[in-house]
Amino acid sequence: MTSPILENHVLTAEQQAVVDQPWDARVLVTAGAGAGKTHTLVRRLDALVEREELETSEILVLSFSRAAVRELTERIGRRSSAAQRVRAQTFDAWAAGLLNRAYPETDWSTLPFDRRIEAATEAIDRGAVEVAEHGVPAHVVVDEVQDLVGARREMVEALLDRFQENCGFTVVGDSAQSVYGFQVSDPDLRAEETDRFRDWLRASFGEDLVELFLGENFRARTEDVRSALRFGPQLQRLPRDPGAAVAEAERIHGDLRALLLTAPNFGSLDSEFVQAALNDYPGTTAILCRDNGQALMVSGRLADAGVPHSVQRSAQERSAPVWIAGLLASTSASTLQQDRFTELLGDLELPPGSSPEALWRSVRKVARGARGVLDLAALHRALAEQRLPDELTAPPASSLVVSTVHRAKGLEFDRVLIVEPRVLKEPRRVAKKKYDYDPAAEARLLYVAMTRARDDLYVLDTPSTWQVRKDGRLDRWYLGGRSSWARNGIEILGDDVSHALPPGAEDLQEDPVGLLEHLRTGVAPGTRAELALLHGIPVAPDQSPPYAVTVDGRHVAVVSQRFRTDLCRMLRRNAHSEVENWPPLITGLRVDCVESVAGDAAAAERAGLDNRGVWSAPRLCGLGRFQWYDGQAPTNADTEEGSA
Ligand SMILES: Nc1ncnc2c1ncn2[C@@H]1O[C@H](COP(=O)(O)OP(=O)(O)OP(=O)(O)O)[C@@H](O)[C@H]1O
Repeated sequence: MTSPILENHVLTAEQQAVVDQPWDARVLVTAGAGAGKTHTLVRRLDALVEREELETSEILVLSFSRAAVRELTERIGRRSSAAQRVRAQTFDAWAAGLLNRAYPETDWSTLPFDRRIEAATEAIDRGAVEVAEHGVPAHVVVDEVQDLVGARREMVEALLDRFQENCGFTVVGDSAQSVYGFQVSDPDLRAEETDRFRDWLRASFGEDLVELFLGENFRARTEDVRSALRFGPQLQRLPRDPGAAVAEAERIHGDLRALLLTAPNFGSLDSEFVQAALNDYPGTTAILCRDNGQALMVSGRLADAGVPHSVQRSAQERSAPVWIAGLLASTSASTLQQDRFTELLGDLELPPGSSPEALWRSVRKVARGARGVLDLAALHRALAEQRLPDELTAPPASSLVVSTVHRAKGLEFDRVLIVEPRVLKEPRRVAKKKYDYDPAAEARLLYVAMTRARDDLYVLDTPSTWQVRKDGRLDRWYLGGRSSWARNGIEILGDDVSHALPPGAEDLQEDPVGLLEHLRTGVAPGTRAELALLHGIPVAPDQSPPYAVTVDGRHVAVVSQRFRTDLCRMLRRNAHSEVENWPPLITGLRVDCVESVAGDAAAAERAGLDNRGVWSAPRLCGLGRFQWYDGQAPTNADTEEGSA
């Protein structure tokens, strides 16, 4: 993806007006898709760090997207040392950092994300920012405020409220793009959240709030992709009355859908011609799906056809780059000077486009030793506690991305293929005052999807997904069958590979040192992976027996306890029944990336690794298929589908 952030455009007068606001102004910027909101924010930051008044204070940037944070940090890092006072983090990372600094004796990593955000809000109210942070921020910047709802909204409100005397802010958003359904599950609460943060700003800051608008669109380079833009103002002005809003949203959704269906059809992913068209395109392409079930099917088809691609991760999924484990394992020193750090990196493979200088700045954020050194024990802790800076854990850019529309928010691509959207039927009342879907959210979702393209928009045939269903209890997709109890496969999640046990643990036969070397140098993203049952004896009544992760026929890791528990729950017909047969093999998986892991140092030593308890492990993705041996009678596989 080309970065909207690293470019240096001539700003429009509207954009310049945002950049030029005083540092202590309270600024709300509203604009449609592709109007350059994020770009203008970055330019505002450039201007803010130059202000003499802010010489010693910090500018805090909060965002949903780790990719945005990484690019911001990269851009800012190239500038003067003054730019180092800008702290760009996702909401979740900032909340976790505040809690860890303010209350280091508590293990915050075990709390669910939302609970951590709530705890951070309470901590702000109790004065934790003043005590634990590097002083009160002089300016707070927030991107995509239309999605700031629920616990995250309350946290930002608490922050702006507490420091309203001495802190300016710049917040940008577009209510036509608010697609935050995943953050608030109750549809009624969701409707109440729309525009709530904006209303709070207006009520709290009154005439002090500077409201600015950006009118142009810079993303869409062709008439075809511009045509969806006119629906932005209509979505921004949905009636407040719920009944009227439903009717208007249904009309907009119908019109957007009709417009999309006038776009050329890209064809079916099964066609060799279509596969070649995806492989050979020189620019960036996104395939946008309605949900993760669809994304899993599309990604599986592409993998079968050998089309390289990546699946867009959720903002919360973090993966430590493999060079961190390499660095920690390459020295027994407890601290490093920058020269030595750079020298050690010379032997390691670094992410494309990164420089040792930028990596040094990033790791020092979490492992700053005295007198300018890097504290390796602190780096180890940050790796173990998943506290590495966002810019280090963002996945690398890929030229073909499969994503849900939710996860494509804020991104842009030369070409966008949208899986044909469904027809909205009359919203169905499923419980008192509750509907099975929200027409306004559906319309906004389609608008977001259709405004991601720079040059071309296509419709993609809907892949057959009747077998792919979601297990709500486990929050996992699975491969079903004709009968409701059939289970023929399971979605693999980012943390399904054990981080507790190193390669060579369990009864894996291979030399762990050789395995690690193979993982670091010989396993590329997209490589096929399988799970092989190690033995048939469950370790605990609520867990499956262990599975080895095999890549290129070698056992490179074992699955996590969470995977074994979920597999057991998925294969049990009911809470009291036992699983008689475990699938001997689970195929159809791929390596998303190889990542750094900090696990149990004693387990590493037992496995023959002398590396401070850090190693590399594959991160897997895909929808696994259960493979049964001939003659084996699975208790809950739909044999027709399951034996495929
Ligand atoms: N003044 C400008 N001149 C030319 N191109 C610009 C200008 N401002 C922004 N752009 C480009 O327009 C595109 C969209 O910018 P950006 O991603 O910041 O928009 P956005 O408003 O945040 O979009 P969205 O809300 O749809 O995610 C980017 O490619 C960016 O580089």
